[in-house]
Amino acid sequence: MQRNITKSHILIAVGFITVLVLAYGYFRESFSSINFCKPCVSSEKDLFELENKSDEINNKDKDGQCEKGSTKVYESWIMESGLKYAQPSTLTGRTDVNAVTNWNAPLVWEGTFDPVLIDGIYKKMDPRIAVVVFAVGKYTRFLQKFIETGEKYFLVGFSVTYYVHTDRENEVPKVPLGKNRKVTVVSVPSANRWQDVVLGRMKWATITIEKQIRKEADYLFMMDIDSVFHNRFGAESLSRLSAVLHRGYYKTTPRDAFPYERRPQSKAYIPAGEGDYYYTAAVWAGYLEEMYKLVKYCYEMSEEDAKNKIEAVWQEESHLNRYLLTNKPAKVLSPEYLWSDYDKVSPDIKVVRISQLVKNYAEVRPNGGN
Ligand SMILES: CC(=O)N[C@H]1[C@@H](OP(=O)(O)OP(=O)(O)OC[C@H]2O[C@@H](n3ccc(=O)[nH]c3=O)[C@H](O)[C@@H]2O)O[C@H](CO)[C@H](O)[C@@H]1O
Ligand SMILES: [Mn+2]
Repeated sequence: MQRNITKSHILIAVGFITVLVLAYGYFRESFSSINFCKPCVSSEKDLFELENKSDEINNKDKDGQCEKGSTKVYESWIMESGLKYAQPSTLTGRTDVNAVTNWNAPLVWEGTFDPVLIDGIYKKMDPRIAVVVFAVGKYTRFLQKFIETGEKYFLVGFSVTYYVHTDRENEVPKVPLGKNRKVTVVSVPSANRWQDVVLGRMKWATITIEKQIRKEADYLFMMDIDSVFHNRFGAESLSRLSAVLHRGYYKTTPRDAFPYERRPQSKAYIPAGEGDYYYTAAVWAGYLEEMYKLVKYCYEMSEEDAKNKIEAVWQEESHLNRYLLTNKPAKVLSPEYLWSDYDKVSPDIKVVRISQLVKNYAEVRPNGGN
C-alpha cells in the first residue's frame, strides 16, 4: 500500500513538473513577445506593428531596444493631420480597368489613388527602401540613366539605397543623389551566360540581404537595370508583397497561354487551368522579410531544378509566378509599373512610370541571344 501511494505520488509529481516546464516555456515566449521594441517606431503615434517575435528578440541591441531596421515595418495608415487632398468618391473612378483582384487586393492604376495622400501616409512611417539591381558585364551602361531618373521619379522624398551588384565597380557612375539616398556597391563575379546572371541575382541578393540589407531596410525592390523612369513611381507601390502585371499578357491572354513553366519536372511548373496573372520579374517589391523569403525561394527552386538538369523557361520569373500563384500578392501593380520601349503604349496605360529600354541583346549579353 505504502509503495502504491509512493508510486502515485511520484507519477503526480512528474506530471506536475511537466506541466510547470511546459507552462514556463509557453509564458516565457509570451513575455518576450509582449516586450516589443517601442524605440523602433519613429514616433509614439506611428503604430508599426511588429511581427516575427524571434527576429525581433534576436535583433535587440544591448539596451534591449531594436536596432533601427532590424524589424519589419508593418503598415499603419495614419495620416498627418491637416493634409489637403481631393475628396474621395464612392461612385466615380476608373471604369475602363479592374482595380481590384478576386482576392480583394488593390490592382493599382493611375487614377485609383491620390498621390499626395498615399505618399503622406507612407512618409509618416519613414520606411527605408532598398533597391537591388544587377549590372554585370556590359549592363553597367544602364546604371547612369536608371539612377538619374530614379532620383527624379522613384519614391521621391523617401530614404532609398540602391544596392548595385556588379563585377565592374569602376564603371559605377557617380550620380548626384537626393537627401537620405545613396548607392552601395556590392561586388559579384562575372558570368559567361546571361541566364547565369539572371538566376545568379537570386543567390547574390539572398546573400546581400542576409549580410547587410536586413539591417538597413524595411522594404525591398528587385528591379532590372535596363530601365528608365519616366513618371512618378510612389508609395502606392508599397505593400507586404507587390507584383507587376507583365505588359505582354495582361489584357485578354487566357491563363493557359501564359508563358508559365509547363514541364512538371521543374519546380516552377503550373498546370493548365491554374493561374491568376502573368507577373514580370523585372519589378517586384515588398516587406524586407517577405522579399527575402521569396528571393531565397527562387534561388533554392532554381538550384533544385539545376540538380534535376532543368532550367525554368523564364528563369526566376517562372519561379516567381509559381510562388505568387499560392502566395497572393497584397498589391498587383498595373503595367504602368513596367512598360517597354518595344511596345506602343496602350490607351489604358495613362502613365508610363518606368520602361525597359530597347537593347541589342546580342551585343550586350555575354552569350548573345534573347
Ligand atoms: C521585362 C521582363 O520581363 N524582364 C525579364 C526578362 O528580362 P530581359 O529580357 O529584360 O532580361 P535582361 O537582359 O534585362 O536581364 C535581366 C537583368 O539581369 C541583369 N543582367 C543580365 C545579363 C547580363 O549580362 N548582365 C546583367 O546585369 C540586369 O540587371 C538585367 O536587367 O527575362 C529575364 C529572365 O529571362 C528576367 O525575368 C527579367 O526580369
Ligand atoms: Mn530587362
